Amino acid sequence: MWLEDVGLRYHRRGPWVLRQVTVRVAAGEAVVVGGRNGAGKSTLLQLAAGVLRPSRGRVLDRPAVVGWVPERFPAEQPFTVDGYLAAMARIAGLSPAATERTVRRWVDRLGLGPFRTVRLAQLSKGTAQKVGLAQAVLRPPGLLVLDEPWEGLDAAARELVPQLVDEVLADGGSVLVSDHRGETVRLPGAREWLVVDGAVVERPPSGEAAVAVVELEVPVGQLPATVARLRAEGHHVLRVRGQSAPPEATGPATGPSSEVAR
Ligand SMILES: Nc1ncnc2c1ncn2[C@@H]1O[C@H](COP(=O)(O)OP(=O)(O)OP(=O)(O)O)[C@@H](O)[C@H]1O
Repeated sequence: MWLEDVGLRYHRRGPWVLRQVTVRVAAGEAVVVGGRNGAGKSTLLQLAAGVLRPSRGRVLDRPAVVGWVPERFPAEQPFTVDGYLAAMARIAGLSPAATERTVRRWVDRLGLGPFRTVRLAQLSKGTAQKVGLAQAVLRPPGLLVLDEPWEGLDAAARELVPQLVDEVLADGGSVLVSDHRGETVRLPGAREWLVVDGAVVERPPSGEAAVAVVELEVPVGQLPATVARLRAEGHHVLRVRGQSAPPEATGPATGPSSEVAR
């Protein structure tokens, strides 16, 4: 899935929260999104999940099934836990039999058994968060977006979050997780994005400071699109041969290479 030149402001004349963000997350990849309070992490996640529409730019190739877990589960709804999850399963397109089976499985897995007939508004924050997690995975998501998923969860449920992430990745899905408490360590192998001043920068993986230079041959007509894609994937395009000026080259030129990946 791609965000291409995405900008967002909440109001017509309001400040740009995100500007010209181009990022890509591939199938089977997890990304942890960091940044200070108010930097725009939730905004980025909501754009990826399709909860917000970009003010500018496009979101491309979003998987058909998106699981979205907001930072705070909206518990002010007149449903019991069972009733809510069953309704969400039906909305997600599950048959009545699959709905019953799936809801039971997630209720058991998340330890929600004692709360099945309790109304959402009467749940503690942590238990409501578990309901929020369950509704996002009733159908295996191609993209799972978790906004601060560890907030308010008990120890057992905190351990479950990385398991859910691994299961989505193993099924070929992608996962985006925001984290301002440094729980990233629970998701080894995840990429890290940092939201700073309306932009998204990728933190290089630790221990991978060494870079390699790769030369590519590209039909001239495909050059702008190829350069854009390489950059979106986090590569540094150092130099383009065979045309007068590199399209917005971002790094220092090194030797005779054309397209260069980090
Ligand atoms: N619905 C909204 N209307 C107007 N401004 C908003 C809205 N939601 C967020 N903002 C503003 O957008 C900016 C980014 O907010 P966002 O919630 O995306 O940041 P965040 O990095 O997730 O913060 P936190 O770590 O505190 O959750 C902030 O200045 C915030 O006040």
